[in-house]
Amino acid sequence: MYSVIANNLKKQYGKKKDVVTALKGISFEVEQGELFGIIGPDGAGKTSLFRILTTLLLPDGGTASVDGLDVVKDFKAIRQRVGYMPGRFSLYQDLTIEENLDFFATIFNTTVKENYDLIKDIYSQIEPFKDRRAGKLSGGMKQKLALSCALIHKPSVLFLDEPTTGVDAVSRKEFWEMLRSLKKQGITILVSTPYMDEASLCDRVALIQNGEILSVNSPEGVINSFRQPLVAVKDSNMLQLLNDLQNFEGVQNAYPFGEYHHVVLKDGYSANTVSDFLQQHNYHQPDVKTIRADIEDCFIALMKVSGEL
Ligand SMILES: Nc1ncnc2c1ncn2[C@@H]1O[C@H](COP(=O)(O)OP(=O)(O)OP(=O)(O)O)[C@@H](O)[C@H]1O
Repeated sequence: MYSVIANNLKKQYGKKKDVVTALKGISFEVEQGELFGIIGPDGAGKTSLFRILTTLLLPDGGTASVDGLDVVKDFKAIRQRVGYMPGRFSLYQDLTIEENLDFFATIFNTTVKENYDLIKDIYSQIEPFKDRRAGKLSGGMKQKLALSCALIHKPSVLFLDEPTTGVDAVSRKEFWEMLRSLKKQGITILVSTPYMDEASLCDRVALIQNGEILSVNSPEGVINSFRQPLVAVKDSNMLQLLNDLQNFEGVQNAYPFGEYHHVVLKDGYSANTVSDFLQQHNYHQPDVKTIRADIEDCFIALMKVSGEL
């Protein structure tokens, strides 16, 4: 059975001339127990989608269900079953860690003691500071508290809206480890992120752009669908190199990627043809190598096809 089904969901804000279309007909399904990523840049529609699925916002069109319940008709029942960690910090800054957790337990008619097992691994890391006010916590600690609060009523589906935005690299890594261990407990998790590299940590991902889904696939499936030749190129003047590469007829797309430029080639072109082109343009020993696409290359290619890059 699917935990979450979105069927042609639409959402607009504003009226007439000022209308913004946030969701243009989004459809996907999430399996029970799946860790499902919604990957997309700012403004893609991730928050609108999560707010509809958690019954905080009404769709203008389409239907959606969570745990078999309709997001419009059965909103009360859904609220008991979902955990939601919004993008912006949602806790009470003047309450302590312990008070925040107690508060969220109370509004769901439960106690921290009753569901302690579920949050133990996460909460125990901040419990030594339980008398500290939420407003005085580091980003990583706030994130752990927010996740504990979203879990305290034992939800069957957890929605996490950009939980790792603005969080340091170590805390990001720890957070994903926490999600993998929650998944083992059978919770379905939908997590949105603007970081393309986090896609590889999900079971499946949906790439969302401008209110539309460009692809739903496993991380391996996304990578395997990349078919064009791809090379990495480096030289001393990277800016000039990028300009020159973009003028080469064999190049479909070229973009900076770490200390290299990644260059997607048209069929029939290769690292050798790129080297020849560069040597004709006075590059003496350009570093050009054939590489395998990673998930970021795949997403950049999908966005280019949809006309966004
Ligand atoms: N209340 C609102 N009124 C008007 N426009 C809105 C409103 N909420 C969102 N939008 C617009 O709808 C589009 C989708 O926004 P949404 O917040 O759903 O995207 P997002 O992917 O979560 O991005 P972000 O991370 O920037 O919040 C954006 O163009 C945004 O400006």
